[in-house]
Amino acid sequence: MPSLEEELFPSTPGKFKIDRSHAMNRTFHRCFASTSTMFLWALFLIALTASYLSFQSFVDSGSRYFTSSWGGIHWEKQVRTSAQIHRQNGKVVLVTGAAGFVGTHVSLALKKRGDGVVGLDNFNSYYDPSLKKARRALLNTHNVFIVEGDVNDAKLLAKLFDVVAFTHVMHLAAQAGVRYAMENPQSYVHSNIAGLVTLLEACKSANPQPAVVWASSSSVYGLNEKVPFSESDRTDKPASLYAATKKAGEAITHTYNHIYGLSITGLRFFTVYGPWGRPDMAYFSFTKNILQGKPITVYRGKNRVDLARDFTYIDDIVKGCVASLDTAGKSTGSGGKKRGAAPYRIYNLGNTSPVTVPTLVGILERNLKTKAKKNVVDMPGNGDVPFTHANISLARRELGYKPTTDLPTGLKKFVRWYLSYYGYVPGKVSLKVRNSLNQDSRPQSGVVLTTAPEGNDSISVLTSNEMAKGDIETGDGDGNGKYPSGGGDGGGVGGEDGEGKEFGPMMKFEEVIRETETVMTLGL
Ligand SMILES: O=C(O)[C@H]1O[C@H](OP(=O)(O)OP(=O)(O)OC[C@H]2O[C@@H](n3ccc(=O)[nH]c3=O)[C@H](O)[C@@H]2O)[C@H](O)[C@@H](O)[C@H]1O
Repeated sequence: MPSLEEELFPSTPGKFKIDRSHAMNRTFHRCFASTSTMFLWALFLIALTASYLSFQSFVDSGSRYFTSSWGGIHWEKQVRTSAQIHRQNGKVVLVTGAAGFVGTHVSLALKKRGDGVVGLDNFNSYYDPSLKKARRALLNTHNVFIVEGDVNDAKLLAKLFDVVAFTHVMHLAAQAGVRYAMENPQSYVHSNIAGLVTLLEACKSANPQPAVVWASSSSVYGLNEKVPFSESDRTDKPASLYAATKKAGEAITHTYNHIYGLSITGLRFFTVYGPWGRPDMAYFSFTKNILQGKPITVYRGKNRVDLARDFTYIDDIVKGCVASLDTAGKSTGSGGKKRGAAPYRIYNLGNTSPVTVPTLVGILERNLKTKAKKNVVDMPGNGDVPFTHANISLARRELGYKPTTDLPTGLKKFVRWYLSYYGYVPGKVSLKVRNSLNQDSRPQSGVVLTTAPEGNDSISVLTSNEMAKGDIETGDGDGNGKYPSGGGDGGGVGGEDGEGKEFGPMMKFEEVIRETETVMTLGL
């Protein structure tokens, strides 16, 4: 086989012309052939790369679709709609922990005055998720959409800030509970430390940066003995891991304020209670146990001194949260860079009127018309502090914060809500079973017991389908809904998104009967 050089420049002169033209012809064909081959290869490679990339993005979106419930055109539309402002100079607020106790109330308050609100919640099972879902159903009826996701999901947060230019973030998602920290310490690190940092990273990178208002805790005062607790007091003696993570949160938010110019407001909540509250808290679990005739454990401090808390009613807390959003100065950074000093604030939101735990029990007993079976024990070393008492001068001065609900009034509202939500009704009680429900035909998907309008001495048991049809209305702020409200936004529970997918609380028929009998005995 002649080499390429030989072919181009053959050593035999006699053949040169003929061979050369032939060779050039062949070369031309070869060149052309190799160029088209290369071209075809290039085309093939481009096509391969393109299909690989589109396959990747399909896989990405597919895996996201299957592993979490966010993303997609419909989802983005829901987020945008929920974020729409309906008043002049309204805010657009991302509320984390929106299916939580405080989060639900704050979201409703903001939405009702015309702000855009998007919720975020991971619906974890720290306490009965059906209560969280019921809160979500309530928010849905007010056109607040809750994104299901975790504050640790940086991609989700980036997406949310991409879809909506939030002016404010109300960060209420957290692992709550003082004593549970001994059982599950990592959950506190996950939510209160890692989750907070992930959220702040998203806020700092957002353009524009939102102002951040977040929930710290009265527990940061730890074992301090000076009362009332003031914001300038030391907070270096936490008594629980919960307290330590909240204290860490105050330090972490400070660095984001300092380095990136994020506007930060930390709110030290003092034992918040009220309708739609947290079942893990004492006032809630005491109510449940008292109604069920079960004993309650009442902790007692050193030297038999009663423990005391500055119990603060939810509506007062909501006013403090909203005032904090309204007075928060702007964040100054952009593109992740600080452009000037931004506000860093911390406020106590308490009631300034501590009440002992036995007094709390007494108020519940009166409202429930039942004596509690008290089991008084010395406070175990479980993270509890003996008392809390807020100095609220700073919040009063700078936020116009002025709590107006004392514990007896607030607990009365809570008890009304509790009875309504869990199916008790004031007055003479009879059980009215509607539609296909009767004692022989058990509902397949559970039933929901609601209170009847005041003056009507019956209880209705509704199926999920009936709820989906909108048979239950939520109470309004004045308790004027179809079913009596426990104040605030308490009331019946609406269906979710009109599709009737999730409702709460679901009670087994037997439970309904048993609990109803309890109420009848009480004569409530
Ligand atoms: O302000 C806060 O920063 C915190 O408030 C709340 O913590 P606490 O003030 O501890 O409320 P809570 O559990 O209702 O106990 C109340 C009292 O009942 C006593 N208590 C409790 C349970 C029990 O079985 N017996 C009992 O005597 C108990 O010893 C205590 O004296 C939030 O849960 C917490 O998430 C955080 O937000």
